[in-house]
Amino acid sequence: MPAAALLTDTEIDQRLTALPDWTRDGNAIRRTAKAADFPTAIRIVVDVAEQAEEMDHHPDIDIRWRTLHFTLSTHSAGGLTALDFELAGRIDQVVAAH
Ligand SMILES: C[C@H](O)[C@H](O)[C@H]1CNC2=NC(N)=NC(=O)C2=N1
Repeated sequence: MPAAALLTDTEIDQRLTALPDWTRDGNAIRRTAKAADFPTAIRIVVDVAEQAEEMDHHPDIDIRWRTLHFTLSTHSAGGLTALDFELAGRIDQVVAAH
């Protein structure tokens, strides 16, 4: 995969309008998802892991019982790139499927 370019603030704002569950926090975007129960939360994490491996782009995930906190940033670029928004969309699809 080619090196991802940092997005400008304007590009980030535009992309966030298409992802209403995500908010910006400095060099990252975040969303929280509440699953029906703990096993479902873990299944979401497993499915997100599959997407992350396919993209070779990985989220930070905080698991609190049935609540998941996802934080996305492109560490190698030092900020937000198109990869983070692609992964955010995939995470939304996984969450919606559970
Ligand atoms: C070698 C491999 O491509 C890199 O370590 C990848 C893996 N996953 C990654 N995930 C994220 N979020 N940021 C990165 O910079 C990153 N780098």
